[in-house]
Amino acid sequence: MFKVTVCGAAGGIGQPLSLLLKLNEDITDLALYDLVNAPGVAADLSHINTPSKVTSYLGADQLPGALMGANLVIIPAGVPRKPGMTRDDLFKINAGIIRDLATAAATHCPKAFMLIISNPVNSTVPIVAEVFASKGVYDPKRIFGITTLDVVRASRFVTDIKAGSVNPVTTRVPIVGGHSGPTIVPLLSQIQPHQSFTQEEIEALTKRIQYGGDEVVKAKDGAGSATLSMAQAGARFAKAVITAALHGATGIVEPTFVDLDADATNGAAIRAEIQGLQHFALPVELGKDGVERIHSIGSISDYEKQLLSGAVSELKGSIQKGVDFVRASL
Ligand SMILES: NC(=O)C1=CN([C@@H]2O[C@H](COP(=O)(O)OP(=O)(O)OC[C@H]3O[C@@H](n4cnc5c(N)ncnc54)[C@H](O)[C@@H]3O)[C@@H](O)[C@H]2O)C=CC1
Ligand SMILES: O=C([O-])CC(=O)C(=O)O
Repeated sequence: MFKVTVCGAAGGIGQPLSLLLKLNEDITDLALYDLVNAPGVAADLSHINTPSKVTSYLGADQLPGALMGANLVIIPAGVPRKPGMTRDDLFKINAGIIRDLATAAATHCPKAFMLIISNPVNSTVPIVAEVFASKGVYDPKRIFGITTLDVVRASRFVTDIKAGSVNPVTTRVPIVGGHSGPTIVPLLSQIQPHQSFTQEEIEALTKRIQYGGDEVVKAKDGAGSATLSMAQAGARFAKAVITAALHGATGIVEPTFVDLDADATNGAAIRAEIQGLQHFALPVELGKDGVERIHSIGSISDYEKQLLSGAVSELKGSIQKGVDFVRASL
């Protein structure tokens, strides 16, 4: 049995994400929760001939039923950006939505893996952590900010400039930091398989990866931000967590924004390198209880060191903003 609950399942990300989760045969129960349209999305998906049973939950009164018994909760609920906005501009609406969903999850499924998509991820993940801590059920190994879209984009954008010589499916660029412009730090010096770039290529690629979200916001021209690529990235990350948890598979590594206390062995040394930040995105090895091991930053170029220092100063404020928001409302 493996129950997955999608909060915000009728939205731009929620619908294609729920479709991709319906195709994951490890999932036995797929619970779709939203304030609108959840029954229609669930009825539609329930006709697909894969093992999971699809159920729908509409409105706050039905949230406990959606969460009860969930092994994994994935959250794309909240508002997306319009042109001219930063992800942080979404805080004033999305912070309260995430706090309330986290409060319900801490009550009804405190041991579930919590996968957070809603922006600003650099603040919403600390919000979930703080809510779980305030309820006495916090396990840092089980709460993740999804930064997979940055990794997905990086693999694709490298292919765009190295046409013919790079496979976008197998190319991997570790991305560390957070999920907003300057906090997104691609480590092109650690790309696998190895590739050489000119400094000009490195700077252009870095900028494109950092502002990939803006490309989509601009092209959608007021109709929202990335939804389809995000759904694919979210389903990929959920599959990694589920596969590691259910099948004890080892060696599954994905970058994700986590609390460094999740790794009792490496966490403290990593924190010392990033001015003591509590949360940071790094490649994480997944296991049956969630975070198994957080990889250290490793050796990086001078240019990457410079990017990292900018990311750390911005992240400090975003993380604290999330923590303060929860503490102020307790
Ligand atoms: N982590 C990442 O890489 C990415 C994050 N995002 C973020 O994902 C979020 C969702 O984006 P979209 O799906 O495009 O937005 P959307 O507006 O299309 O869908 C959001 C859904 O959330 C629902 N919702 C709102 N309040 C809710 C609540 N209290 N409980 C349950 N459901 C609620 C809405 O009814 C709607 O169906 C945004 O914050 C966006 O910035 C988007 C792309 C990438
Ligand atoms: O750009 C946005 O607002 C949505 C997002 O996080 C992304 O596409 O990376």
